Amino acid sequence: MNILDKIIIDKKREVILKKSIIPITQLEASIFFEKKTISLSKSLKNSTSGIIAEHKRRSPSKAEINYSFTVEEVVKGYEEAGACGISVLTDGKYFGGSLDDLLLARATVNVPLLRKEFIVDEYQILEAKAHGADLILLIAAVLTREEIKSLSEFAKSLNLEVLLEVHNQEELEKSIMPTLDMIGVNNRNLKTFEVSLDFSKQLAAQIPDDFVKVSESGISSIEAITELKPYGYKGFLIGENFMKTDNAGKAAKEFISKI
Ligand SMILES: O=P(O)(O)OC[C@@H](O)[C@@H](O)c1c[nH]c2ccccc12
Repeated sequence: MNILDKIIIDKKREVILKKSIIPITQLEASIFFEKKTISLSKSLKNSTSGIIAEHKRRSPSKAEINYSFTVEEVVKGYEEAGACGISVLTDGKYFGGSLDDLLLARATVNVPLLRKEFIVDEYQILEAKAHGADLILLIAAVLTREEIKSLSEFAKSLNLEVLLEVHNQEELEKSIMPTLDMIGVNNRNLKTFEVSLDFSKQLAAQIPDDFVKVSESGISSIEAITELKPYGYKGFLIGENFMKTDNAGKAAKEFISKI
Protein backbone atom coordinates (compact mmCIF):
# COMPACT_ATOMS: atom_id res chain seq x y z
CA MET A 1 0.00 0.00 0.00
CA ASN A 2 1.37 3.47 -0.84
CA ILE A 3 1.57 6.29 1.70
CA LEU A 4 -1.36 8.18 0.19
CA ASP A 5 -3.67 5.16 0.63
CA LYS A 6 -2.52 4.91 4.26
CA ILE A 7 -3.18 8.60 4.88
CA ILE A 8 -6.70 8.33 3.45
CA ILE A 9 -7.58 5.26 5.52
CA ASP A 10 -6.44 7.09 8.67
CA LYS A 11 -8.26 10.25 7.60
CA LYS A 12 -11.59 8.48 7.13
CA ARG A 13 -11.29 6.99 10.64
CA GLU A 14 -10.33 10.38 12.05
CA VAL A 15 -13.41 12.02 10.50
CA ILE A 16 -15.76 9.38 11.94
CA LEU A 17 -14.23 9.93 15.37
CA LYS A 18 -14.41 13.71 15.18
CA LYS A 19 -18.02 13.68 13.97
CA SER A 20 -18.94 11.75 17.09
CA ILE A 21 -17.22 14.28 19.35
CA ILE A 22 -17.95 17.67 17.79
CA PRO A 23 -21.42 18.02 16.25
CA ILE A 24 -21.94 20.06 13.08
CA THR A 25 -24.11 22.55 15.00
CA GLN A 26 -21.07 23.40 17.12
CA LEU A 27 -18.94 24.06 14.03
CA GLU A 28 -21.71 26.20 12.56
CA ALA A 29 -21.78 28.31 15.72
CA SER A 30 -18.23 29.56 15.02
CA ILE A 31 -17.88 33.31 14.47
CA PHE A 32 -16.14 32.55 11.18
CA PHE A 33 -19.41 31.42 9.61
CA GLU A 34 -20.39 35.11 9.54
CA LYS A 35 -17.04 36.38 8.34
CA LYS A 36 -16.57 37.34 4.71
CA THR A 37 -13.94 35.19 2.98
CA ILE A 38 -10.97 36.60 1.06
CA SER A 39 -10.42 35.42 -2.53
CA LEU A 40 -7.07 33.81 -3.31
CA SER A 41 -7.85 33.49 -7.02
CA LYS A 42 -8.37 37.26 -7.31
CA SER A 43 -5.27 38.00 -5.31
CA LEU A 44 -3.21 35.69 -7.56
CA LYS A 45 -4.59 37.26 -10.74
CA ASN A 46 -3.49 40.71 -9.55
CA SER A 47 -0.10 39.66 -8.25
CA THR A 48 3.31 39.59 -9.86
CA SER A 49 4.86 37.20 -7.33
CA GLY A 50 1.99 34.73 -6.89
CA ILE A 51 3.57 33.09 -3.87
CA ILE A 52 1.41 30.94 -1.62
CA ALA A 53 3.62 30.24 1.37
CA GLU A 54 3.02 27.12 3.43
CA HIS A 55 3.26 26.36 7.14
CA LYS A 56 4.58 22.81 7.26
CA ARG A 57 6.42 21.36 10.27
CA ARG A 58 7.21 17.99 8.76
CA SER A 59 6.03 15.64 6.02
CA PRO A 60 6.22 11.95 5.18
CA SER A 61 8.96 12.79 2.67
CA LYS A 62 10.97 14.84 5.19
CA ALA A 63 10.97 13.93 8.88
CA GLU A 64 11.44 17.35 10.40
CA ILE A 65 11.52 20.67 8.63
CA ASN A 66 11.19 23.34 11.29
CA TYR A 67 10.11 23.52 14.89
CA SER A 68 11.78 26.65 16.17
CA PHE A 69 9.02 29.18 15.37
CA THR A 70 5.41 29.47 16.42
CA VAL A 71 2.76 29.33 13.73
CA GLU A 72 1.92 33.00 14.48
CA GLU A 73 5.55 34.04 13.87
CA VAL A 74 5.72 32.10 10.62
CA VAL A 75 2.45 33.39 9.13
CA LYS A 76 3.11 36.98 10.24
CA GLY A 77 6.48 36.72 8.49
CA TYR A 78 4.81 35.37 5.36
CA GLU A 79 2.25 38.16 5.34
CA GLU A 80 4.94 40.81 5.81
CA ALA A 81 6.96 39.18 3.04
CA GLY A 82 4.06 39.86 0.67
CA ALA A 83 2.73 36.33 0.19
CA CYS A 84 -0.56 36.27 -1.78
CA GLY A 85 -1.93 33.52 0.37
CA ILE A 86 -0.89 31.15 3.13
CA SER A 87 -1.40 27.41 3.24
CA VAL A 88 -1.68 25.78 6.67
CA LEU A 89 -1.25 22.01 6.96
CA THR A 90 -3.82 20.70 9.44
CA ASP A 91 -3.09 16.96 9.27
CA GLY A 92 -1.61 15.85 12.57
CA LYS A 93 -0.34 12.34 12.07
CA TYR A 94 1.76 12.82 8.93
CA PHE A 95 2.42 16.58 8.84
CA GLY A 96 2.40 17.62 12.51
CA GLY A 97 -0.29 20.24 11.93
CA SER A 98 -3.68 20.92 13.52
CA LEU A 99 -6.87 22.93 13.21
CA ASP A 100 -5.51 25.06 16.05
CA ASP A 101 -2.68 26.08 13.70
CA LEU A 102 -5.31 27.30 11.23
CA LEU A 103 -7.19 29.19 13.92
CA LEU A 104 -3.99 30.83 15.20
CA ALA A 105 -3.06 31.76 11.64
CA ARG A 106 -6.51 33.29 11.11
CA ALA A 107 -6.16 35.33 14.29
CA THR A 108 -2.81 36.65 13.03
CA VAL A 109 -3.11 37.52 9.32
CA ASN A 110 -5.52 39.00 6.79
CA VAL A 111 -4.36 37.17 3.67
CA PRO A 112 -6.33 34.27 2.11
CA LEU A 113 -5.85 31.07 4.10
CA LEU A 114 -5.89 27.58 2.64
CA ARG A 115 -6.78 24.62 4.82
CA LYS A 116 -4.23 22.10 3.53
CA GLU A 117 -5.83 18.76 4.30
CA PHE A 118 -6.84 15.44 2.80
CA ILE A 119 -10.53 16.20 2.41
CA VAL A 120 -12.82 13.19 2.06
CA ASP A 121 -15.99 14.45 3.75
CA GLU A 122 -18.16 17.58 3.92
CA TYR A 123 -17.57 17.64 7.67
CA GLN A 124 -13.93 18.70 7.08
CA ILE A 125 -15.13 21.59 4.91
CA LEU A 126 -17.32 22.78 7.79
CA GLU A 127 -14.28 22.50 10.05
CA ALA A 128 -12.25 24.56 7.57
CA LYS A 129 -14.92 27.28 7.58
CA ALA A 130 -15.26 27.18 11.37
CA HIS A 131 -11.51 27.69 11.80
CA GLY A 132 -11.23 30.67 9.49
CA ALA A 133 -10.15 29.21 6.13
CA ASP A 134 -10.88 31.05 2.87
CA LEU A 135 -10.31 28.08 0.64
CA ILE A 136 -9.90 24.34 0.66
CA LEU A 137 -7.81 21.83 -1.25
CA LEU A 138 -9.33 18.84 -3.04
CA ILE A 139 -6.93 16.15 -4.22
CA ALA A 140 -8.03 14.43 -7.44
CA ALA A 141 -5.86 11.36 -6.74
CA VAL A 142 -8.08 10.35 -3.82
CA LEU A 143 -11.55 11.47 -5.00
CA THR A 144 -13.99 10.39 -7.71
CA ARG A 145 -15.48 12.93 -10.12
CA GLU A 146 -18.77 12.73 -8.18
CA GLU A 147 -16.99 13.40 -4.89
CA ILE A 148 -15.10 16.35 -6.38
CA LYS A 149 -18.44 17.71 -7.64
CA SER A 150 -20.34 17.37 -4.37
CA LEU A 151 -17.45 18.55 -2.15
CA SER A 152 -16.68 21.57 -4.35
CA GLU A 153 -20.37 22.53 -4.53
CA PHE A 154 -20.56 22.28 -0.76
CA ALA A 155 -17.47 24.49 -0.35
CA LYS A 156 -18.88 27.07 -2.73
CA SER A 157 -22.15 27.12 -0.77
CA LEU A 158 -20.05 28.26 2.22
CA ASN A 159 -18.25 30.89 0.09
CA LEU A 160 -14.99 28.98 0.23
CA GLU A 161 -12.86 28.85 -2.90
CA VAL A 162 -11.61 25.51 -4.19
CA LEU A 163 -8.08 24.59 -5.27
CA LEU A 164 -8.15 21.25 -7.07
CA GLU A 165 -4.87 19.36 -7.11
CA VAL A 166 -3.85 17.05 -9.93
CA HIS A 167 -0.69 15.20 -10.80
CA ASN A 168 -1.42 13.73 -14.24
CA GLN A 169 -3.65 14.07 -17.29
CA GLU A 170 -6.17 11.46 -16.21
CA GLU A 171 -6.79 13.24 -12.89
CA LEU A 172 -7.13 16.55 -14.71
CA GLU A 173 -9.60 15.24 -17.29
CA LYS A 174 -11.90 13.67 -14.72
CA SER A 175 -11.92 16.80 -12.55
CA ILE A 176 -12.67 19.79 -14.76
CA MET A 177 -15.92 21.41 -13.64
CA PRO A 178 -17.16 24.97 -13.02
CA THR A 179 -17.18 24.75 -9.21
CA LEU A 180 -13.37 24.85 -9.11
CA ASP A 181 -11.53 28.18 -8.85
CA MET A 182 -7.92 27.13 -9.19
CA ILE A 183 -6.17 24.06 -10.54
CA GLY A 184 -2.88 23.11 -8.96
CA VAL A 185 -0.38 20.73 -10.47
CA ASN A 186 1.55 18.94 -7.74
CA ASN A 187 5.14 18.52 -8.85
CA ARG A 188 5.48 15.83 -6.19
CA ASN A 189 3.92 12.44 -6.77
CA LEU A 190 2.23 11.79 -3.41
CA LYS A 191 2.62 8.04 -3.87
CA THR A 192 6.32 7.87 -4.73
CA PHE A 193 7.59 11.36 -3.64
CA GLU A 194 9.23 11.83 -7.03
CA VAL A 195 9.51 15.60 -7.65
CA SER A 196 9.87 17.35 -11.01
CA LEU A 197 8.73 20.71 -12.41
CA ASP A 198 8.12 18.84 -15.68
CA PHE A 199 4.73 17.75 -14.32
CA SER A 200 3.61 21.40 -14.25
CA LYS A 201 5.08 22.05 -17.68
CA GLN A 202 3.49 19.00 -19.29
CA LEU A 203 -0.02 19.60 -17.96
CA ALA A 204 -0.23 23.39 -18.35
CA ALA A 205 -1.67 23.43 -21.86
CA GLN A 206 -4.50 21.08 -20.88
CA ILE A 207 -5.77 23.34 -18.08
CA PRO A 208 -8.58 25.55 -19.43
CA ASP A 209 -7.94 29.29 -19.11
CA ASP A 210 -10.95 29.90 -16.85
CA PHE A 211 -8.99 28.39 -13.95
CA VAL A 212 -6.11 30.09 -12.21
CA LYS A 213 -3.09 27.80 -12.61
CA VAL A 214 -0.99 26.97 -9.58
CA SER A 215 2.27 25.02 -9.49
CA GLU A 216 2.81 23.16 -6.22
CA SER A 217 5.82 21.62 -4.46
CA GLY A 218 9.52 21.32 -5.06
CA ILE A 219 9.96 25.00 -5.93
CA SER A 220 13.22 26.24 -4.45
CA SER A 221 14.58 28.91 -6.76
CA ILE A 222 13.59 32.09 -8.59
CA GLU A 223 14.63 30.30 -11.79
CA ALA A 224 11.84 27.77 -11.22
CA ILE A 225 9.29 30.61 -11.14
CA THR A 226 10.78 32.20 -14.25
CA GLU A 227 10.59 28.85 -16.02
CA LEU A 228 6.97 28.21 -15.02
CA LYS A 229 5.46 31.64 -15.72
CA PRO A 230 5.48 31.27 -19.55
CA TYR A 231 3.28 28.17 -19.10
CA GLY A 232 0.58 30.40 -17.61
CA TYR A 233 1.14 29.68 -13.93
CA LYS A 234 -0.07 32.49 -11.66
CA GLY A 235 0.39 30.79 -8.31
CA PHE A 236 3.37 29.01 -6.75
CA LEU A 237 2.93 26.98 -3.59
CA ILE A 238 6.12 26.82 -1.55
CA GLY A 239 6.62 25.10 1.81
CA GLU A 240 9.87 23.33 2.52
CA ASN A 241 12.13 25.91 0.89
CA PHE A 242 11.00 28.49 3.48
CA MET A 243 10.28 26.22 6.46
CA LYS A 244 13.67 24.50 6.39
CA THR A 245 15.48 27.81 7.03
CA ASP A 246 15.88 29.24 10.52
CA ASN A 247 13.48 32.10 9.68
CA ALA A 248 10.69 31.17 7.26
CA GLY A 249 9.28 34.71 7.01
CA LYS A 250 12.69 36.20 6.25
CA ALA A 251 13.39 33.52 3.63
CA ALA A 252 10.02 34.24 1.98
CA LYS A 253 10.73 37.97 2.01
CA GLU A 254 14.11 37.56 0.31
CA PHE A 255 12.60 35.17 -2.24
CA ILE A 256 9.60 37.35 -3.09
CA SER A 257 11.72 40.52 -3.36
CA LYS A 258 13.71 38.85 -6.19
CA ILE A 259 10.68 37.93 -8.34
O1 LIG B 1 7.23 21.83 0.62
P1 LIG B 1 7.06 21.98 -0.85
O2 LIG B 1 7.82 20.99 -1.66
O3 LIG B 1 7.33 23.41 -1.29
O4 LIG B 1 5.50 21.69 -1.16
C1 LIG B 1 4.46 22.50 -0.64
C2 LIG B 1 3.11 21.87 -0.97
O5 LIG B 1 2.93 21.93 -2.35
C3 LIG B 1 3.01 20.44 -0.46
O6 LIG B 1 3.12 20.48 0.93
C4 LIG B 1 1.71 19.73 -0.86
C5 LIG B 1 1.12 19.78 -2.07
N1 LIG B 1 -0.02 19.05 -2.09
C6 LIG B 1 -0.18 18.49 -0.89
C7 LIG B 1 -1.21 17.67 -0.41
C8 LIG B 1 -1.15 17.28 0.89
C9 LIG B 1 -0.07 17.64 1.72
C10 LIG B 1 0.95 18.46 1.26
C11 LIG B 1 0.90 18.88 -0.06
